[in-house]
Amino acid sequence: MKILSAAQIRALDQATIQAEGITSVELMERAAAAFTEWLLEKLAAHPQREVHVFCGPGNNGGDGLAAARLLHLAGQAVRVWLLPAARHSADFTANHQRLPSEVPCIELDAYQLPELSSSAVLVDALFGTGLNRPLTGVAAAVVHYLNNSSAPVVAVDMPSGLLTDAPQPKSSPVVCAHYTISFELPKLAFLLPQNADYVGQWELVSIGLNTTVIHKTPVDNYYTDLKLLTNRLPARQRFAHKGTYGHALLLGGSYGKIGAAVLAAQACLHSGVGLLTLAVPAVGYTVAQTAVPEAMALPDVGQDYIGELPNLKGYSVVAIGPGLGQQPDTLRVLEQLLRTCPAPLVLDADALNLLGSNRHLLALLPPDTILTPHPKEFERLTQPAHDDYHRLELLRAFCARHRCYVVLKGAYTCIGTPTGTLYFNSTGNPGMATGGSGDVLTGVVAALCAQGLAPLDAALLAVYAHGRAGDLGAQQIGQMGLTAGIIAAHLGPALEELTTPPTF
Ligand SMILES: NC(=O)C1=CN([C@@H]2O[C@H](COP(=O)(O)OP(=O)(O)OC[C@H]3O[C@@H](n4cnc5c(N)ncnc54)[C@H](O)[C@@H]3O)[C@@H](O)[C@H]2O)[C@@H](O)CC1
Ligand SMILES: Nc1ncnc2c1ncn2[C@@H]1O[C@H](COP(=O)(O)OP(=O)(O)O)[C@@H](O)[C@H]1O
Ligand SMILES: [K+]
Repeated sequence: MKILSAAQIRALDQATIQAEGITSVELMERAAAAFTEWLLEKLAAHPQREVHVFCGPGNNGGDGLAAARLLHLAGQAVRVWLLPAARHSADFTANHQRLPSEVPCIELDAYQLPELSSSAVLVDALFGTGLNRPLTGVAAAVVHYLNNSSAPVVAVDMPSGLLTDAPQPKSSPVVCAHYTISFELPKLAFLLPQNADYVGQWELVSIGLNTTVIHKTPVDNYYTDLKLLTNRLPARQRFAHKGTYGHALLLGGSYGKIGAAVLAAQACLHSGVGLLTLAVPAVGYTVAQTAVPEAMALPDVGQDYIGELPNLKGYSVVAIGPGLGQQPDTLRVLEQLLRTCPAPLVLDADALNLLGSNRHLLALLPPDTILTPHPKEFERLTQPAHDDYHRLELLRAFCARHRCYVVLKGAYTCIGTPTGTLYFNSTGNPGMATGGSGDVLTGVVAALCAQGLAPLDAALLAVYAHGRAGDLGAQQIGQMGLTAGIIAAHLGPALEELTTPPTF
């Protein structure tokens, strides 16, 4: 799915109106109907709750007014509160006039805001994508009032006060919604941790915006859904043999952290690799042979950490990092690897930390290398970010400069590419915030590279499948019970869902 800017959304609304020969009020009616349907479904179990719709002066307020009418027609008790304003949008006015007289509609007074019971449901239709400056005055007072209420808040399209695709000044008032019901496409603001308290749980409802225009709109940001991943992962071939699916070399582990290498190895094997060699320090040799008998184990000369680069001939991908440690000898191995690696390269964990503390080595990164940092590791490679938007700028700049792919991990993991396009992942859950789940991801990326996938496809598919495996695991044992090993065990079904079926 494409992620459009506020200006692009406006243009898309207009283009839809033109292409379909409808009026903007008719498009607003679609938006209000989709929102109302969602809300009525939620209210089905609590029909006696009164809905209070807080409307601003623009089209977001117009959506609120139209939704209030539709809720009333559906038999729902509803009240409208209007933000005082000098001017209103034409579609606001049209829907204001259409509001049945039985629906109470009262202008808000900043000094006398209504007292609401906690059984009420509050709809925030103050401002949407048209917001262009921080809220002040009565609007700010209403935001504080909504945020201090004990009743649930449902935002129409955007929580009011939140910008669609840029940071707002710190301490500017923003509604903290429990739910945000947004139209058609996800907004960049929804995907960033700093906005979590404002957006709450977000859902998309379709209002039939023009697909041809969406298709033609050039964007920098995508939200990775199943559709975007179609036809990227070929099915296994009937006459395949283990040589068909590549040979991965995985370097990792140090005293006390052999488990990280083992988890990456298990994930790699669960992701379709043909052959896997696991290079570990001598202390990990027996562990590796026992825990992952499917992999060939290569003991290093170093007892507790890796100190020598193995012969790299014959491998289809090299991945290094999980549990690696940061010993000087290991740093030399990494430098030699960067200088000589003939195969695609995947860097994670301590391999990234070593790069971060030896930045001159970044110049040696082979083009198309895949790096998988979490935000702290990324910061060590670049600089601290002022906020999540700045971090995305740093990500774009880093990928362009080093011609590499960076998988910036978290909820909505963001994959940066050398061309500047960012891909935000849609799978995964907070149960995955547990030690070792990143190591599992490294194994999946390595396996897909070994099978010959281009770096972008390998990163996109691996991140999606890893999150999906986490979701499947959590379905079985809950988010609290999730472990990295369980994520690895669910990779098979997750990848199966992504596999292109043979053409008929
Ligand atoms: N035809 C359309 O364009 C559609 C628009 N829709 C709704 O319309 C919304 C966008 O509507 P608008 O563009 O009218 O904008 P908003 O309703 O978000 O804001 C209204 C106006 O308030 C003013 N404003 C901006 N920031 C302000 C601030 N801090 N304090 C006071 N006033 C401020 C601006 O002039 C803005 O145009 C969407 O979020 C969505 O809810 C939907 O009905 C779908 C169709
Ligand atoms: N709240 C979350 N929602 C979705 N995915 C998450 C969440 N928290 C963590 N993850 C995923 O789990 C993995 C954690 O990786 P990382 O921080 O490197 O852990 P570790 O170093 O313990 O292996 C990443 O792939 C990340 O995207
Ligand atoms: K809103």
